[in-house]
Amino acid sequence: MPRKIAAGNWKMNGTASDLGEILALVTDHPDPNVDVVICPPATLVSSLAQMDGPVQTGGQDCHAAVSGAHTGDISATMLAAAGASHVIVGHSERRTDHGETDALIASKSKAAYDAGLVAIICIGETLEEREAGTTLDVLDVQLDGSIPDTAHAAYTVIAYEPVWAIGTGKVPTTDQIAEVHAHIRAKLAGRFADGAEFSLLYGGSVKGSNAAEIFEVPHVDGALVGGASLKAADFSPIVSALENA
Ligand SMILES: O=C[C@H](O)COP(=O)(O)O
Repeated sequence: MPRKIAAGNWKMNGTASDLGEILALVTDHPDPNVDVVICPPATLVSSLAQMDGPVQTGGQDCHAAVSGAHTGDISATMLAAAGASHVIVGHSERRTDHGETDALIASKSKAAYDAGLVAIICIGETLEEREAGTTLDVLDVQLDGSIPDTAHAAYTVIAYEPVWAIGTGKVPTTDQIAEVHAHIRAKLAGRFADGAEFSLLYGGSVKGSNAAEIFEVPHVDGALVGGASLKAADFSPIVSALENA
């Protein structure tokens, strides 16, 4: 069975004073069957990782190299040394803001594996691609290009995030999510011996009010949550919905 994962991506939000939010989550969610992962800004990775409790720590990006002359970047090795267990790679905001390609994302994923981190590999179509009817084709290209051949389920999570649903309040229908997740599952099962075990997350305007119905969709093993992960009062109902799914 794929692991259930509730991952929060704080993006470029939060300072040390916001880590108290995590303590509230720890108190509320001792369920060992759900992995709760918070990906704060790099400035908070070490502090979060040192906090006691079941919340795991993730980075939001890593460089493909272990070290070197790459001003402003951090490596997967550094994240692991700081106490992280996961790292997001290929988020659509990285693909857009930094021109990241599928090949680069595959390299970053390999770097994550080498450092002992779980890579949360993000894919998703734009609104134009959705409206043009090319969603599954676009996702196929991203899946083929972003996931290394060396991937296996214990160290790879796939997050499907329609770009048009991120931070917009717009959410695909459960039928649309079901179509995509079944497609991803079949594709992974066709490529990897343990393809049925990869955790598949949905991301894009997940809230406490819609989480339960999203988690009922087959092959949805959790969520990658942005805005609603910043406050325990917003994130906690999402984690609860996953615990009850
Ligand atoms: O990484 C998280 C996603 O981009 C979703 O963000 P959102 O929940 O604010 O729509």
